Amino acid sequence: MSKSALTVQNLCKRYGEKEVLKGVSLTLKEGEIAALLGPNGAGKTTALECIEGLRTRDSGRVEISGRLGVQLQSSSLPATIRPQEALELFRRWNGGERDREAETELGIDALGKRPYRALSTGQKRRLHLALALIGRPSLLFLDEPTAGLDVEGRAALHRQIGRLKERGCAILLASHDMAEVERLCDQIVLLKGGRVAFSGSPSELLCQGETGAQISLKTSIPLDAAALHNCRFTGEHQGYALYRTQQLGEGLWELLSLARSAGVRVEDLRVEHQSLEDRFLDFAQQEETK
Ligand SMILES: Nc1ncnc2c1ncn2[C@@H]1O[C@H](COP(=O)(O)OP(=O)(O)OP(=O)(O)O)[C@@H](O)[C@H]1O
Repeated sequence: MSKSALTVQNLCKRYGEKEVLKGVSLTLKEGEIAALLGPNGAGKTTALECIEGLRTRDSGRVEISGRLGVQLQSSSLPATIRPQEALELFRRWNGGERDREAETELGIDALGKRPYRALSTGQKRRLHLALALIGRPSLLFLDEPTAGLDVEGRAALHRQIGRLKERGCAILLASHDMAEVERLCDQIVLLKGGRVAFSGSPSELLCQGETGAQISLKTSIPLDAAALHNCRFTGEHQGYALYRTQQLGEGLWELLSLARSAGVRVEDLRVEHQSLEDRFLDFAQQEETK
């Protein structure tokens, strides 16, 4: 069985009167990638930085096994330092080896001798990730790692994350990019109102609660929506009637039976399931209406 890389129990943090974290718990095993999600201001950065030890927590327990690497949401280096100098400096401070393969993959060599102030936002983020990988950490924290990266930078980072996972590195990342989360992560921890509102795999989040599907149907003449029990007519779009159903099989059967019995020709039919982003928005909206 894989070993635990991170255990967080009952993490609490307040800023003055504002209680931001009200008992957040999570665990991460080696080789596992988890996403910390939540709307703006949910406390993701606060949680990450309390776990990293960069902010003091009010209470709670944090256990980290092995070496920790961190890429902060925003960080800076001296304006005139060059990428290779920064990497050497951090290597000497940290006492570990540089990850040359990752540096090549992240395009650090191509940055040449440009000073830090002349790097673009995306180039700075790549450099900060290379710095976080010095000493081959067994646990890595990434706060919105692909923010500001171009398509190639994003793909390179995803390849890196896959490579790190393969060698057993556990990764906790905060992200707003649902496609990235769905593609990379084994686990989602969703923060809402200072607590963990959901913890599980992306597919478990998709199946939780009212999932449902949308059926788009194009017919020769409109169907009588009043006759439906398993589908709800929600409107029209580009010549298609739109229906929502919680029971896809029953809903489809009902629509097609109705069309046949009314002598209506079905010209096209499409089914769309809820996306991870839809599920995330459901959680975020529940928070707003509280
Ligand atoms: N140093 C601070 N002092 C007071 N309040 C703070 C401080 N840092 C954060 N907050 C507040 O705590 C809450 C959580 O902030 P945090 O940055 O952790 O959220 P987040 O989920 O990372 O947000 P985002 O998605 O926008 O990055 C916010 O309401 C924020 O205004």
